[in-house]
Amino acid sequence: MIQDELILVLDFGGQYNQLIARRVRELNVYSEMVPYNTPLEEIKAKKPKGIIFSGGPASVYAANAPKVDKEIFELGIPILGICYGMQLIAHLLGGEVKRAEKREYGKAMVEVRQENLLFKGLAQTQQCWMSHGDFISGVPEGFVACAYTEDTPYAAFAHQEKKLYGVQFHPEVKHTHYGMEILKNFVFNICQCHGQWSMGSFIDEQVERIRRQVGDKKVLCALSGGVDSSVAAVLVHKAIGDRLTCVYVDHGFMRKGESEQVKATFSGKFHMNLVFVNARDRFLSKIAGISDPETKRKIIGNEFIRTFEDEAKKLGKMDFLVQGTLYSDVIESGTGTAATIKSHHNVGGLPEDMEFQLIEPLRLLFKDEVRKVGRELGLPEEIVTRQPFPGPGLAIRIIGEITEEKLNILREADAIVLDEIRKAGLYEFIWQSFAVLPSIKSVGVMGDERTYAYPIVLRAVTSDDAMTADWARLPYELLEKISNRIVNEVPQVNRVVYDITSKPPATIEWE
Ligand SMILES: Nc1ncnc2c1ncn2[C@@H]1O[C@H](COP(=O)(O)OP(=O)(O)OP(=O)(O)O)[C@@H](O)[C@H]1O
Ligand SMILES: O=c1[nH]c(=O)c2[nH+]cn([C@@H]3O[C@H](COP(=O)(O)O)[C@@H](O)[C@H]3O)c2[nH]1
Ligand SMILES: NC(=O)CC[C@H](N)C(=O)O
Ligand SMILES: [Mg+2]
Repeated sequence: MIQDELILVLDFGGQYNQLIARRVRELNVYSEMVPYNTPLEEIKAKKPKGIIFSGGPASVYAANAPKVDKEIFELGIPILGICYGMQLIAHLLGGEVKRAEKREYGKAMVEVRQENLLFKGLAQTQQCWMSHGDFISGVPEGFVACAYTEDTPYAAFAHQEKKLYGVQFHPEVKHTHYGMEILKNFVFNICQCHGQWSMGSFIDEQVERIRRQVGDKKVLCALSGGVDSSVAAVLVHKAIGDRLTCVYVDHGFMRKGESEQVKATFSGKFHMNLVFVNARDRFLSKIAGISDPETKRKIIGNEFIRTFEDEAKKLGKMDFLVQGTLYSDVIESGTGTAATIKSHHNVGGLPEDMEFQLIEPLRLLFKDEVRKVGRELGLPEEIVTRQPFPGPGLAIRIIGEITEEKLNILREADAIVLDEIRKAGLYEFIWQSFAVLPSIKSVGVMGDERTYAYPIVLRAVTSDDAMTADWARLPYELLEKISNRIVNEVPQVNRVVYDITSKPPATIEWE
């Protein structure tokens, strides 16, 4: 077993919980998140060196609050509770948690009153990020208070002999100045990890796991030419070689010249079995007349799988399907504890009667981690730095009903956006830049004549992992150039607007 050191995160349900696991991985210790109600036997079998209870929206004193088996505290494994996780430790071991009169959201200054292993070597006063409405008003027996804020008497506590720790603030977010150091102290000083894990060992471990899972069977890979599926394909190819066949589906919602470009890149550089499917008619006929975003996503997710099944039949029996699914796709599609923001076609959009077993080696990672894996695997920079493009493609960038006419308009406008962003040398610095076509028209005047035509929305955002994003501060000259070119070169467009909303509250895509 290569991942011999594991920090297990128990998920009590917040949008950003997975950040905890990735911060631990940044410390070169493998970490993964599992649901809070994972049976104790399963937890023990994973032999974690430490366990972290995440934050969550519930209140521990509520009737159906998520809980854990109290026996977990007797395993001798160090535990760190964060926010809800800390409150849960207090509640289960006989402390007291109450609704606070003054809730704490955002920045707070924490005073460390007792230096212990968790705060070892850190400043006495530290900026932390808080997000809670409940507070611990009494600690369980044997626990000592280690830190406080103006409004919270127990901003951190510890039971050193039992190796149980809790922090009311969030060490996983960047705004907590010593967050990484606190996690470092927990992982290395308290859990005694050594930190030998790396993306390289992740690759070895996944290769081994895929070999075991697949045996001598054959595998299909959904390859879009994007970063995630390219990395997944190379990883699986490393594991099982020619028993892998990659299938690229042109559903008619691809960008201008995209299919030709993917063909050129992949047929040349990759020595893998590759099949290109022209499925434009079947997708277009299924999507005709549909305007609800979630319905579109589900239809597309469904049709992708039906297309892969048809290809699999031609190639002989295929039991497995590889997808480049990432953690952000999973969490946005909704989990037991987190809300559905949108159903990603490859997760929430899958049909219930799908027979493939999924292989998703990147399912626990974020995009920037996947890029690291890609570089480690030797993928060309041109693929590793590609801006993401959603599987449903232009279908979720045409707001409302999709027609061939609208697809053509959007394709042309989008090509101009990308062309200008590239020429400005900004492509690699921007997370995504693209055009959106809303199904509305407005009045304009061109060549002394009245026009009544579509607007194009320009969207460009910066981000590390798609969980949060900010609108890119593009130079005015560039905005002007893009606007001029779109209005002059794309018939049926007479206006260009720039979307200046961050995520949250908006999302990156419009549907
Ligand atoms: N046109 C396509 N043909 C085949 N498979 C696809 C296609 N589009 C998406 N997929 C599958 O769906 C998965 C999710 O799509 P997604 O866009 O998130 O990832 P990607 O295209 O691999 O990478 P990127 O995020 O860089 O675009 C892909 O990893 C791939 O397995
Ligand atoms: O493969 C995909 N299938 C989908 O159904 C899907 N929806 C959104 N995205 C991409 O995910 C990231 C986050 O998008 P949002 O901020 O719009 O939710 C952004 O990078 C989006 O482009 C998708 N990718
Ligand atoms: N972020 C959290 O974990 C919040 C915990 C709990 N729901 C509170 O409001 O105090
Ligand atoms: Mg993609």
